[in-house]
Amino acid sequence: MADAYVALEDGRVFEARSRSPGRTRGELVFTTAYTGYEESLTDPSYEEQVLTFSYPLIGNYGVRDERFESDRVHPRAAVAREFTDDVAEWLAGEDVPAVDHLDTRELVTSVREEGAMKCGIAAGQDATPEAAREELAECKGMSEHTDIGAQVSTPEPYTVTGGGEYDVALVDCGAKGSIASSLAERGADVHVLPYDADPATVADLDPDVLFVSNGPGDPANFGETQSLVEEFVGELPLAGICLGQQIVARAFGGETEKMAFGHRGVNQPVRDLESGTVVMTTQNHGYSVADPGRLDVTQVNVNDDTAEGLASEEYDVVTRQYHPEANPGPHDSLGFFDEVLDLTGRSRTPVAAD
Ligand SMILES: NC(=O)CC[C@H](N)C(=O)O
Repeated sequence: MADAYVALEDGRVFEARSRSPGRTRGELVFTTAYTGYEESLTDPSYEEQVLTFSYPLIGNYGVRDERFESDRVHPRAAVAREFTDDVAEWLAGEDVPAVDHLDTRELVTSVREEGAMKCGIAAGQDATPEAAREELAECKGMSEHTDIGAQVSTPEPYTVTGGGEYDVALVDCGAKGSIASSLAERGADVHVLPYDADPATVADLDPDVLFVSNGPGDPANFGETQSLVEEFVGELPLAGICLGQQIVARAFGGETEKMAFGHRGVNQPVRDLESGTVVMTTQNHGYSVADPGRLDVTQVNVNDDTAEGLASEEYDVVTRQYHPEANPGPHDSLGFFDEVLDLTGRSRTPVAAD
């Protein structure tokens, strides 16, 4: 008998099995990634979303905290055809509801046809369809989470040391841990700053690069970060990943827009417009850059032509919409971090290949 319910914005209620009890709500999205559940579940970009895995069995190589991208689980809830006990116990310990034994193929098809939608979840002994519908009724759209930066950013600055060859100021809008470690591996000291850091703090650090991280929600709700970037246009080399690309584009007069259901997975093909090379990339975004402003589009998604890379030689900018840090996913685009440090114009100690 069902002891969990998922109520969708289109009126349907799916019956499911509770693997971690609780009531919650969020924007229902799906990832097609077949590995990387620990990295995805700890990626702050999923804050306020309910993450559905389209791959049917999630948890088959256990749960190890060395693979976590932050110190907690960020999606409001997790949905799969089947979770292993390891994953269910981890999510229960984190008080994050999880449900399985439902038709995730049907759920994912609905999101593909109707777009990302609000959902409400009730799981556990006393769960009812009504409770799931009540949660749904309280669910806000992503763009209504106007303070989402404060939910995920570091409250205090800290430094990840990497040898001091470079100083990178990383604005934490919900940064995955492996962005700082990818830069530190290449010799940079990474000064992680809150999303609303003062321009004076950045000026005092006198970094070689100002780098804007990934993060959750609508880039239009990161006005403080955008203003910070605007202060340093033409003054410092600028870089960004995912939400970071979107914020940097907006700072250069560009526009972002919500996508129907977004890109989430580890095999999104991206073409570099100069070389013609196609690489497989890890992605997790529901917004895209519709107009790059004064930046140039350098890479596009092969499936839908959306902007995957932006740059400016005049202003020393390089950004990616996907996740070159590759946790999870293919390592094809790790060279992005070399490109970022090359913006400083200084020669570097090369990083040995894996
Ligand atoms: N991974 C990210 O940084 C996501 C960016 C933004 N929140 C989006 O959904 O498009």
